[in-house]
Amino acid sequence: MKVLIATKNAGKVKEFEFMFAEMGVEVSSLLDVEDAPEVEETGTTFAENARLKAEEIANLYNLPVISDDSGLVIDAIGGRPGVFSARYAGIEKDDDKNMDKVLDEMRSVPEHERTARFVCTLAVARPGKATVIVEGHCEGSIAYKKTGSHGFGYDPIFLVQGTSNTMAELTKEEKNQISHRAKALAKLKDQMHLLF
Ligand SMILES: O=c1[nH]c(=O)c2ncn([C@@H]3O[C@H](COP(=O)(O)OP(=O)(O)OP(=O)(O)O)[C@@H](O)[C@H]3O)c2[nH]1
Ligand SMILES: [Mg+2]
Repeated sequence: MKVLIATKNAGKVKEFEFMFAEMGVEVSSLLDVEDAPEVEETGTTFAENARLKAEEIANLYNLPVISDDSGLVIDAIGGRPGVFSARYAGIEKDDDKNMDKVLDEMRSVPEHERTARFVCTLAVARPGKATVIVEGHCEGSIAYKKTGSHGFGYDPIFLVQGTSNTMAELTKEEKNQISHRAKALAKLKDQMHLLF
């Protein structure tokens, strides 16, 4: 069994490969598809963007697909970067620049006001059928500096709630137990039949 993930983010692909492997499912992504389109993320919510990405790709290739729209929501700065997480410091989607921008904006925010969460919305789209949407969250707070080298995106500045580690200090096994992506995928486990 194989499923197409409508994403061009290599960090997401690795995590889906790992998590789907436990279910005996293989993963391919838009990184494997020549001339795959860049779906415009014009929505104002994770769910809207997940739906846009999944439905465009499902209709284009006439296949069931899963998309992932995700990001970091920081309370002290009004929920930013939110749906702009990938392109927060510019369209080049540079993880280091994105983290530097957040650290700079959060420089004078005291520890107890640094709460944040990762959000992951997954959409399952099938040609001619209703799209299914699920969401998972992972709570934490924003560190004062980058630590750790695993994962991707904002992981080095995201302190996992109840621990003194950033997400980037966790092994892939550990991250994929507790992450927003793992929690969202768990909600789809009973609905895998939609994909095959
Ligand atoms: O530290 C992180 N750990 C994570 O587990 C994580 N998940 C999402 N993010 C951030 O949120 C953006 C998603 O934006 P996004 O959903 O539009 O994806 P994207 O544009 O990178 O790829 P695509 O799936 O749209 O092709 C990503 O680029 C990251 O910056 C994460 N950061
Ligand atoms: Mg995107």
